[in-house]
Formats: sequence, structure tokens, C-alpha cells
Amino acid sequence: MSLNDDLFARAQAAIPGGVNSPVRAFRSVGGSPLFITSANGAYVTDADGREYVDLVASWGPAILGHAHPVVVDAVQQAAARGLSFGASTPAETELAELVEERVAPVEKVRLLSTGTEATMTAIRLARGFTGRDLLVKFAGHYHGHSDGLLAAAGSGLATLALPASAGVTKATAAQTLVLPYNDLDAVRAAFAEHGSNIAAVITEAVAANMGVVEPDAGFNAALVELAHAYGALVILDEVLTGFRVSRAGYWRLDQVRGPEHPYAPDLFTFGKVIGGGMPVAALGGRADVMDHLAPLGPVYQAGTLSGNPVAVAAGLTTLRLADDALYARLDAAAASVSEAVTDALTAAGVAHSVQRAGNLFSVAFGSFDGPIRDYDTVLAQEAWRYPAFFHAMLDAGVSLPPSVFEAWFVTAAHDEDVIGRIAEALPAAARAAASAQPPA
Ligand SMILES: Cc1ncc(COP(=O)(O)O)c(C=O)c1O
Ligand SMILES: N[C@H](C=O)CCC(=O)O
Repeated sequence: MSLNDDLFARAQAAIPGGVNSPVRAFRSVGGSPLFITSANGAYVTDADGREYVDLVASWGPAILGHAHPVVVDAVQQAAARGLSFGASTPAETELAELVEERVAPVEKVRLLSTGTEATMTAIRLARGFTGRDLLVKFAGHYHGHSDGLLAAAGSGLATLALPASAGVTKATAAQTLVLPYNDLDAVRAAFAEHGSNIAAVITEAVAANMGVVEPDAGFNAALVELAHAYGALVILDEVLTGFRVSRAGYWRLDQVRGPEHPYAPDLFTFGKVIGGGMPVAALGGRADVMDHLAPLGPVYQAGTLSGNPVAVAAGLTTLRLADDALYARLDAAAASVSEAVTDALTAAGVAHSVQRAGNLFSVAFGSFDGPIRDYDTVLAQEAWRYPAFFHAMLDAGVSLPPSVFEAWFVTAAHDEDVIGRIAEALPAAARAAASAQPPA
């Protein structure tokens, strides 16, 4: 028994499933999750003192690498000035201004603590602004764990094969129309039938919670055009992609992909990188919509720790360090790792698709006709090959997301040496995936 195993046994007695977020539980890959005691640069160290190359990066936020000294210093200085005031601070406005400067359609920003709060508030605001009830979401997209968003959600629900969550009332579930991703005909049909009662369409800027699945070129732009034709809003969920794939998130990368560019979603949600590893999230968008939030308008949102000064210091410092050169480095690291994955799997004779968008990527096992475009295809893959692949990588000192349905994350600290260690581990993992057997 390792110390990790002991800690997991103890945690399971004290915490449901031993984890504080289900995706950490290793349920689809088996074994005890890692209990991390420290992290630095591209590495995490577990309770047994074993160091791993980390491709989870706190599920996205750690773009600079773990414990970046400038960020840690900013956090320490902010903490020394006081942990929380329950009052406004100058840095909150600086962070809001920085988001508005980078993401052109965002005219006003409200800070919150989690991505879940951001999407939940965005939906309430869209309903309050339009006076309508229905919400459109796409199968396989994950927007956090508020009630109306848990149908056909990716991430942990995909991993645990949960089509929805217990505890969501039928009335709430009935207000969410779940449509197949990348299917504009389905969106057109939904608007044709329910258009006068649809408040908003929410979409991940690029789906990255069912593995990475890019929107077709022009898809996000067409959503905006369609929704606006019916008086509905579009919420672009950039909780995962915002400030991770470029200085202005996926929205900026998308501007050059579609025929309809530029397009302007009404609301954006941010999380993860905007907090630099601490709990900051944001809702931003058109001023006339945002001004419906209390205290100006009737849509209520609040938070004791919203805009927490220590967390904002981490986020602001991280964003200021994230320049175009940093994103170029992340893109190059993602390209190298994803090419190494393809080379190893191909050499082992494992059919697969490496799905990539900017510096985000994931692997799907099986034969596909081109890049995957929807959740049904994601679910039909040979997911049973992943546990063997995952554990072979872990044994070789590389920590991957413990689910085939999650994206892999590189950091600026993933330099040539680190990528070399990943590349060395891949051939044995690919052979393990090749000899994996489907469940009986
Ligand atoms: C696209 C997206 N939206 C929303 C969320 C929810 O964010 P949080 O986990 O901070 O509540 C996540 C991830 O968890 C996400 O990936
Ligand atoms: N896929 C999720 C976020 O993007 C994973 C994070 C979590 O839910 O703990």
C-alpha cells in the first residue's frame, strides 16, 4: 500500500468518494487518485514523493506552470494586506478593464468565484433580460453543475456515464433544450418551434469537456445570427478556453475561421485562467444586458468572496504575464505532444483521432471519418483503451487527465526536456492501449 492508497482510504471515509470534484476520482481508469503535496513548473509531486510531468495543469488555469514565482509573490503581498474585505478593491476594476480591453464585445464585467456561478448567472441574466424561459445547450458541453445545465453534459457526467443528475426537477430539466453539437439544422428547428420563448443559446467556445471537439467553421457565428433573428442571446462559455488558447480566448481564434466573422456573442463566461489557479470567474458582455444585474437592474447575483483580493491578485498577475509569445510557446508544446501521441499510437497500430484546438487537445480511440464533430461519436469510441494507456503513462511519471473525455493541458513550463519525458513514455503506453481488451 502506498501513502496515496492510505490517504484515499481515509478520504473515502470522510468525503463522498474521497474527492471534492468527481473528475478527480479515477473512476473510469481505476486505482487510487494522486494526492498532490506540491507542484512546480510542469511537475506535480504526490504524497509518496513521486514527481510527475503534469498534463492536467489544475484543469487549465496553470498556463504559466505551477507556482510561478511572480504570481506567488503577488499572492503573498496581497495576502499580507488582508485576505478578504467584503468591499470593493482597486484591483477588481483593473481585472475587469483588462478583460474588456482584450475581448472586444465585453463592455462590462462582474467577477464571481467559479465557472458554475458565471454560467448560472449568465442564464438568469439572459432570462431576466429577454423575459423568456428556455435555454438551448449542446450535448456533450459542460457548463458547470447548476441544475439546468446537467443534461447530456460532458466532463464528469460523461466519465461516470450519467445522462443527467438526480435531484434536478422535471420542471427545471424541461426548460433546457439539448441539441446535437455542430448541427445548425437542429438549432434552426428549435428556433422555428420555440423561438419566441428561447432566452439564450449557451455553447462552449470550443467543446473541451467531451475531449476536444471544434465547432465547424462559422458555427458559433451562425448561432449568434440565428439567436438574434429570434431576439435571443448567445452565451459563449469561455470558462475553459478564455485566456488559455489566446489573449482573447477562443473567440479571437474563431474570428478567422468562419465566413460570418466578426461575430459578437452577447455574454461571455470566464473562469480558470482568469484566476491564475485561485477562485476567480467572470461574466461579461454587452453593457445594456449586464446593467440588468443588481444593483442597477432586477437580476440578482451576489457573493461574499466575489472579487476576493488575493484571488484577483493571482488572476491579474497571470493575465499580465500571458502575452502572445507565451501563447506561441503553449501552441508549440501542444503541437509537439499531440504529434508524439499520434506517432506512438500509429506505431502501435491503435486507430485514434487526436483532436486539437489551439493549445488544447485530447485523444479519442477508434476509427473516425475525419475530426469528431458530435457527442454521439465521442461516446461510441473505444474508451476502454484509455485506462491501460493512462496507467502506463502514470507508471512512467506522466500524469494525464483521468478520463478520456477531458482535454490535456500544457503549460509554459513544458519545455523540450519535459516534452522529451512525455515522448519517452508514450510508446509503452500506446502498446498498452493496443493490447487492452473491450469489457466482456
Ligand atoms: C466550459 C466550462 N464551463 C464551466 C465550467 C465550470 O467551472 P467551475 O468548475 O469553476 O465551476 C467548466 C469547468 O469546470 C468548464 O469547462
Ligand atoms: N472538466 C472540468 C473542467 O473543465 C474538470 C474540473 C472539475 O470539474 O473538477
